[in-house]
Amino acid sequence: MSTLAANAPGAAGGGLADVAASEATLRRFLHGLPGVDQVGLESRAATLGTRSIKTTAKAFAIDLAISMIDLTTLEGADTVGKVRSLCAKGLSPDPSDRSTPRVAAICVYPDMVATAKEALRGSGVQVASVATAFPSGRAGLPVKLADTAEAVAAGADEIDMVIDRGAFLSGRYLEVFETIGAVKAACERPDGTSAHLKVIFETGELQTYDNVRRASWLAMIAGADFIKTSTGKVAVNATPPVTLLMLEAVRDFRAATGVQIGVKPAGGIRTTKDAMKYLVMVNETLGDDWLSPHWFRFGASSLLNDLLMQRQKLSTGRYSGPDYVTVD
Ligand SMILES: O=C[C@H](O)COP(=O)(O)O
Repeated sequence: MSTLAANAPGAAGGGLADVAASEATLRRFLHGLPGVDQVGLESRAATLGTRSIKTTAKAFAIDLAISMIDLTTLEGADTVGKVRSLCAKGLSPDPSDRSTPRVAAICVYPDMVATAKEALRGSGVQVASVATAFPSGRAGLPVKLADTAEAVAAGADEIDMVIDRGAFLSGRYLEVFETIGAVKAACERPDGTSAHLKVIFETGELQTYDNVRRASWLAMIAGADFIKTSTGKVAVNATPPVTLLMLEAVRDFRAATGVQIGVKPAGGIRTTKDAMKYLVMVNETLGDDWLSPHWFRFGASSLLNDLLMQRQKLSTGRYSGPDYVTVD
């Protein structure tokens, strides 16, 4: 067991409830996590990024990456028509090749959930909705809960909530913990099922790797089903080192508690080459257990197009013309 796992809640007599018993116990636990070795982390991420993938494995990896995409539109100018056409693309990414997998989910604002749900009905493609005053997370709890409830009532399968970085960076960990717990409760449906909860850290605003590690453990203890890097709305979004750190956190959390949590890097992932680097990191850090859309997602608006172009290049030996993929 790693040092992290040994320190973790659930290990050696610790308990989840004990860790969050008070601001002081939560702070003691989060600040007791081992400091991140920045040089080591960045060097591991860089090394994994240089691994090459052979052609047959690449074809498999491209299809896997497509199936892991949360195809996203989160613009103020989103319209019903745009969301419907994004759903059509997610359902049939390459109409000329029916062997192309579907994406995992379509990710939209709460007011677009009903439109996406209708367009995807019966397909198995999930509807994910950002919530809790995305992307800033700056609103009172009642507003965040109402935002979540609206999305769940409209049929969202997954909720992507943002943490309040101001509260986190000020050390108000218990407030962040309790907000995640309350949003998790708001994900419950009247029939007893629950929308899956992804917790977005906005790692580009968390300032240090130690904070990313703390946020990861905080969210996992609070009940996140997934931990997600970024909103895609700030200057620095998903990066390989931050994602590797989060992959290591879910690995250690499972070792300590037996609970498996998913990971979603999001924002700025646009090329097949980038996606392959992330899949190598998942494979080398976590292995097969996480190599599925159930446990790993890419939050991305334009990655799909590049994957489709590379997929066609692999099967035909040439790139398609400019009309082959739609430009979002
Ligand atoms: O969660 C997904 C992001 O908002 C999409 O970011 P992107 O447009 O950089 O791919």
